[in-house]
Amino acid sequence: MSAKKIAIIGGGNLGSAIAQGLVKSGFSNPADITVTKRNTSTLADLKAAGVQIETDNAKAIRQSEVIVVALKPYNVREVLQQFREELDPARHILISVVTGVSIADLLHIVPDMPLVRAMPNTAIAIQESITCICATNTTDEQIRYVKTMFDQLGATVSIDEKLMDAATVLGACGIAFALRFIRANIQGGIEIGFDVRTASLIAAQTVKGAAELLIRENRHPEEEIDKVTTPKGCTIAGLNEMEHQGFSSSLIKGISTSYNKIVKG
Ligand SMILES: NC(=O)C1=CN([C@@H]2O[C@H](COP(=O)(O)OP(=O)(O)OC[C@H]3O[C@@H](n4cnc5c(N)ncnc54)[C@H](OP(=O)(O)O)[C@@H]3O)[C@@H](O)[C@H]2O)C=CC1
Ligand SMILES: O=C(O)[C@@H]1CCC=N1
Repeated sequence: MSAKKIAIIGGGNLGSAIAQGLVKSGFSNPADITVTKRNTSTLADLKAAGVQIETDNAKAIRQSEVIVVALKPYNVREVLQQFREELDPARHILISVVTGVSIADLLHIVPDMPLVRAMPNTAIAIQESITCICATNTTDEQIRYVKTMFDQLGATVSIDEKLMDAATVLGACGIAFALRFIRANIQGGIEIGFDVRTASLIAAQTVKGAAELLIRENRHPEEEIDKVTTPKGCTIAGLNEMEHQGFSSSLIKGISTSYNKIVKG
């Protein structure tokens, strides 16, 4: 269990998910986590779990060593300005999970801070995130700490900062893309005879199995697809029809559009 106290500034969708993961994994004692937001009524479950809930960012920072900033990209600069005097480079590590705000932008507001940019996804709530990280001004011990923390909450990969926007699309937006794929499978499953609960279970477990084949066995997707596509069979018939309708192309175009939205605004 971590001895460090953690403040999560911005307890929205991602900030709350991080707090849930930290509690569930046992990485932190719930009382050592403080989550802030202005309207705290949405944080009742975390409060019931023993997490400290605050509206006062400065107070949360004063009582913590690790500061996770999970604010919206458009208000992070303004809010950071409000509490920057509380941040002490000798005491605090700042971890930003904010999309599209660079290390240089952040250091402009809080110079000299040990700073990590991290890009997790909402599966962090159940310790199944992939979290991409890059850092500056950090000691080896600080980086080890941050990596250990995110490893407890799924898997971690260290990347160059120039890939952080791409990581946002593939890993963080990717949860929504994968869920929409599963939802379409459920809709198809209902059309061919299943009730929604059974279709959901079959669709979700099938996607989990496909992902585990890649993760555990380190295989290429097409190698596994070849094992399913019986010649003249139903899989290749369905798969080819999906491709005629632009299946892979639509996903690649969607990924590219998401990326351009971050980079070009
Ligand atoms: N959602 C996701 O899957 C992912 C999100 N991200 C990034 O993480 C960041 C947060 O995203 P997300 O959680 O979805 O957004 P949310 O809007 O859900 O969370 C942001 C939270 O910040 C709070 N907030 C606003 N102003 C303040 C303030 N002055 N002090 C404290 N808290 C404040 C808001 O609550 P209130 O209004 O009550 O103060 C809100 O709940 C974004 O930069 C996003 O791009 C990155 C990866 C994945
Ligand atoms: O949609 C967004 O902008 C944020 C970033 C990644 C996931 N959600």
